[in-house]
Amino acid sequence: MNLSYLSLGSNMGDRFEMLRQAVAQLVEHPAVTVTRISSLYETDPVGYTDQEPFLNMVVQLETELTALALLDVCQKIEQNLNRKRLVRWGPRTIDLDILLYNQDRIETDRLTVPHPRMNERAFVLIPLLEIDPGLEVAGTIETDGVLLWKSYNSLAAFLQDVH
Ligand SMILES: Nc1ncnc2c1ncn2[C@@H]1O[C@H](COP(=O)(O)OP(=O)(O)OP(=O)(O)O)[C@@H](O)[C@H]1O
Ligand SMILES: Nc1nc2c(c(=O)[nH]1)N=C(CO)CN2
Repeated sequence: MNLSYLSLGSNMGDRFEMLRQAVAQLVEHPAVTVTRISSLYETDPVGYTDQEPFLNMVVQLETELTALALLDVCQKIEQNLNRKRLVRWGPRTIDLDILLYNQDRIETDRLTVPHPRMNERAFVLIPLLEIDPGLEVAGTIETDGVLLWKSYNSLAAFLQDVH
């Protein structure tokens, strides 16, 4: 079994609903078990800053899938939730990135793991360390604005919440 962490973000439409549906689709996937979810964080946009604030979260999962097959699952969920890629680092209904996959280092055209920009992103590191405080991450956390938004005591409570 493989242990992986995904970063999820949304800054278009009903951001909460996008995250909830993305996590629900991971939960429903037969080869994926979602084992932990972070709080939801409302964050200032990083990179391309002239856009709406994001809601970000991180999930931990176990899977039989290879990292590339997991990327396929993430991209399918993005398509299901009507993701349109217009501007690099620009607005999106939903973004799912693979942060870590076991301790593996992967460098292919489609996939780089650990995610090459994760250590610069407080919107990734803060929820990641919330769900796994013992995780060793190198580098500095930049001071992009992060505001605690809402936390859940269980995955079921998150999936059942009526927004
Ligand atoms: N660890 C990874 N997780 C998700 N996608 C990745 C990863 N490494 C490489 N990619 C590739 O990155 C491509 C572009 O992804 P995307 O458009 O989501 O980038 P972005 O979210 O705008 O920027 P960033 O990569 O900085 O988060 C994807 O098509 C995918 O093949
Ligand atoms: N706050 C925040 N900023 C971003 C995000 C994101 O998820 N949250 N995703 C980006 C593209 O990967 C670019 N900038």
